[in-house]
Amino acid sequence: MVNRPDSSSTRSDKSSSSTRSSMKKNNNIKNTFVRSKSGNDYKEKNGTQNRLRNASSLQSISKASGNQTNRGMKKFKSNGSVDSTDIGVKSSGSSTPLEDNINVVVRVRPLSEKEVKASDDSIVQFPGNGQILCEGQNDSQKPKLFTYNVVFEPGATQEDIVQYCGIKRLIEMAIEGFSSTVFCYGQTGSGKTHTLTGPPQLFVGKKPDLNHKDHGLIFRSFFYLFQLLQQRQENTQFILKASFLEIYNEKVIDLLNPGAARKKPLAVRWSKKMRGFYVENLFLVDCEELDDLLAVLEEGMRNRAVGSHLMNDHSSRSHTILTVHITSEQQAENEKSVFISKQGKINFVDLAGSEMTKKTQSEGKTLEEANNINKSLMVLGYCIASLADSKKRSGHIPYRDSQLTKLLADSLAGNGVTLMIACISPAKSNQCETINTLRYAARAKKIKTKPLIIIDPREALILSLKREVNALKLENEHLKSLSAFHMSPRSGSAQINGNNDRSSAIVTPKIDVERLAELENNELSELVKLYMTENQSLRQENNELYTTKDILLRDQELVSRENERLLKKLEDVNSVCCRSPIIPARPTMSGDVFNFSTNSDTDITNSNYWRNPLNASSEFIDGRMSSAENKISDSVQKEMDKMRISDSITTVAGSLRRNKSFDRNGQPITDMIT
Ligand SMILES: Nc1ncnc2c1ncn2[C@@H]1O[C@H](COP(=O)(O)OP(=O)(O)OP(=O)(O)O)[C@@H](O)[C@H]1O
Repeated sequence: MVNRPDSSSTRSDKSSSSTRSSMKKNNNIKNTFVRSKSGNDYKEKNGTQNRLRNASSLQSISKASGNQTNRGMKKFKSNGSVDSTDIGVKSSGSSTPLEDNINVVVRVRPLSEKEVKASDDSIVQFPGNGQILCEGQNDSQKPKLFTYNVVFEPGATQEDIVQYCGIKRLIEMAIEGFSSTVFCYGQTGSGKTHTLTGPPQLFVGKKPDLNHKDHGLIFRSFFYLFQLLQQRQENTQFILKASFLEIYNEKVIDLLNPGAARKKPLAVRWSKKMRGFYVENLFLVDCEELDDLLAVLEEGMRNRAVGSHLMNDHSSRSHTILTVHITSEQQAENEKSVFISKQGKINFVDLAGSEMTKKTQSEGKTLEEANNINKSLMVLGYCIASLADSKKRSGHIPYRDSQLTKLLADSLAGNGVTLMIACISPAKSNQCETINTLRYAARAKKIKTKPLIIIDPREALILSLKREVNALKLENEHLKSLSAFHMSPRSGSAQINGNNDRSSAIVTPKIDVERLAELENNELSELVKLYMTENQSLRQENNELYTTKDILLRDQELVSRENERLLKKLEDVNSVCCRSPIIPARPTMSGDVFNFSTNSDTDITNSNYWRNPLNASSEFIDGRMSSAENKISDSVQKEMDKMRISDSITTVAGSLRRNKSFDRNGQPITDMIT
């Protein structure tokens, strides 16, 4: 009934048991389906029974599937995250988006009574591995083989579709913040509406049977969605809103508010901010309970345009898009006080069927509808063909040529995850359309999309600013400690204190970030401004600290140069003193001095060394050389040397001016100090 590629891999017991257990857990979810938004109130008490039935049908499918692969099944890990070995739709996460192909499955409807009566035989075969073999149109043509993610044979039930087509994965991704789309494509009467919603008769009458086996993918997806929300509600808050529209003769009509919209169709506009098309003034219904979503489905189904022609008594004459917007608010991983809100959505698109007007014998209104349907499907076909061609992909894609392609643009080539269900008839009389659909689907399978999570840009900005502020604060601390290290105690303290004063002057935003999600637009803007101001202030302060650091390094450089200069001067003075009988020779800072002082054989009182009674430098020299414990740091020592030497020189010069000096030979010295 269901065949997919990779038939060698079998469905794991682990995954089936985890799915069963997740279903068991959800027996406790709220089961009273009370119509709150539309006219027909009803209650359903045996929702539990319904879910148990789902569980048992899942088991029977796993047996029936035998050794077939389970690529269409979503698998939960124990932590509730999603196993990405699924149908090839990979969750990219917000940081590393991955490109992936659109997933395409094919559903073959059973031969209708009419076709059986007319001995209109089946022309398709199912070799397995997601393949479908279609007979050639005449004897000379070879059969054509196509491969897809999954092929559903005519015996597949509505429950099989929901289990294996990959919709569960799309729902999970929508909850995680991705934009997901499932659309049904195929000729008129091929089973698109049957697959998505079930027969329209299900929604007629006052008390729809919730347990009906024919309920389609949308109905079953809503149950699954609520199961997941129930599981995840502990640490995340969800807000659900739904809209339902149809595109009828290129006009967009709100199916939840059809009266007003029929008079004036809604406009499709481009949003610069979201970089996508949207429908202006579309009615969005808050859906707190499962029955609210079901009510939206019923209301829309009742209001959509349906007509009849030779090939389908209940033919959809419009394309419909039912969208469930899922906003989630979750605590940020590393920032417990911040809540991140993500906005995911899932679109269910039921396309009107392509039709050969000759075959359907459409005329008048039905003909006009058919022409519009075919035109918009043709544009969709162009878009798909261009997107599937790697050379044309970066060129112009004619999304703007129809309302349908404008609204599907994001799903086909944007940041979403897309699933296409191609519906075909097995009958020989539809062979041409069947091959067209299979080709169309094969082309769509080549399209790659890049799923991305959409986070509220303002909240993302606040989060990144907050992170930046923290990083700047750390940098600030580091710079301050560096400055303190480089500064001399006296000059440094003044500057550091100065900086501290500035820091304390910064007004940190006093906003309760836990309330972030509840804040109004202007409050959020205010918060962004405050963070930006703090950020700016920290940057400024850090720049100043960098400047201070540079100044300190330059000062240090100057001081060491000055020391060098002084040492040189000292040596010069020393050499002069050696020649003078009245000025004691000053030792240099070289090793010779130390050798001189420590050498016991050397007598410092020898006749060549004369102590000048006018200054105390000899004591200083002695003290300096003899007491290692009292040794002062070199820089301070040099500074003191400098002062003493200049004192000593001044004194000597004064004494020379007062008393005439004489050289060793008894000649007066007059030009010694100039
Ligand atoms: N898998 C199926 N099992 C049983 N009946 C089916 C199946 N698929 C389609 N049918 C029946 O075939 C008929 C046509 O199906 P449906 O209206 O869903 O086609 P459609 O592709 O939506 O057509 P249109 O494009 O004209 O709206 C309906 O009577 C429907 O109940």
